[in-house]
Amino acid sequence: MAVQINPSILSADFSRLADEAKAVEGADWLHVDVMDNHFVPNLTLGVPVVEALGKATDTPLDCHLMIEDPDRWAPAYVEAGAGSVTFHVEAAAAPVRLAREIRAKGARAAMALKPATPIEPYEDLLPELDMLLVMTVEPGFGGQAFLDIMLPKIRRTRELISRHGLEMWLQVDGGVSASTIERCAEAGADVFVAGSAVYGAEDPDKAVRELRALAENATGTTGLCGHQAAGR
Ligand SMILES: O=C(CO)[C@H](O)[C@H](O)COP(=O)(O)O
Ligand SMILES: [Fe+2]
Repeated sequence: MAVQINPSILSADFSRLADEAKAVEGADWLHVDVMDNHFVPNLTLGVPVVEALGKATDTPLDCHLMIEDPDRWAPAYVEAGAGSVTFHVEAAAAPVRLAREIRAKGARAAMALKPATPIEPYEDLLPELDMLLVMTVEPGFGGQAFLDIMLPKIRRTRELISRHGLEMWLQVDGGVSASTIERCAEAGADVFVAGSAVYGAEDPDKAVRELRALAENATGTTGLCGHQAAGR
C-alpha cells in the first residue's frame, strides 16, 4: 500500500488558488471540496473552478462532492478534468450506475461515508469502486477535530477490501494531522486528506513530507512519491 497525501484546498487562500496548488509539489492529488449548501451547510466551488484549477496545476484533482443529486452532477466534474470523483452514498440515488458512469468517462470512482453511515450494507458495491472515503469529521468544514471513534470503521473497511481481494484505496478526510495520521495508517487507510495541517503550516510542502513520513513509518511502507503514485 503506497501512502498518498492529498492536501485539501478548502484551507488554502482562495484568492491565490493556482499558487496554493503549486505550493504542494510533493502532493499526490489536490483534494477539492465541492459543497452545495444543501447536502452540507456550506458553499464552496463548482465545475468552472475545477476546470480552471486543472489547467493551473499538473497535480491530479481529487474532487470530493458534498452535494445533493450527485447522479446528475458528478459526470460534469470528470468532464472538467477531475482524475477522481467521490460522491456521498447518502446522496446518491443509484451509486452503482453512478460509479460506472464516472469510470466510463475516464476518472477513478470513489464513494464517501459520513461518520454515522456504516460500511457493511455497501460491501457488495466495493468492486465497482476505486476508492472508499471514510469521513473522520462531519462533512462541511475544515479545521474540525478528528473523530477517533471512526478508527474501528477504517479497520473494518480495510478488512472487507482485503476479504474481497481488491486493490482499492481507502481514504480518510477530516482532522488528519501529525497527531492523528499514524492511527489512521495503522487502521488501514492509505490516502490521507489534510487541509489545515498542510495549508495552516508555514511550509505546506514540508508538512506534506512530514505527514507522508509519519504514515509510512506507521505502516512500514515506502511508496512512490508525489504524482507518481497517482493516476488510474
Ligand atoms: O471534506 C472536508 C470537510 O467536509 C475537508 O476535506 C476536510 O475537512 C479537510 O480539512 P481538515 O484537514 O482541516 O479537517
Ligand atoms: Fe473533503
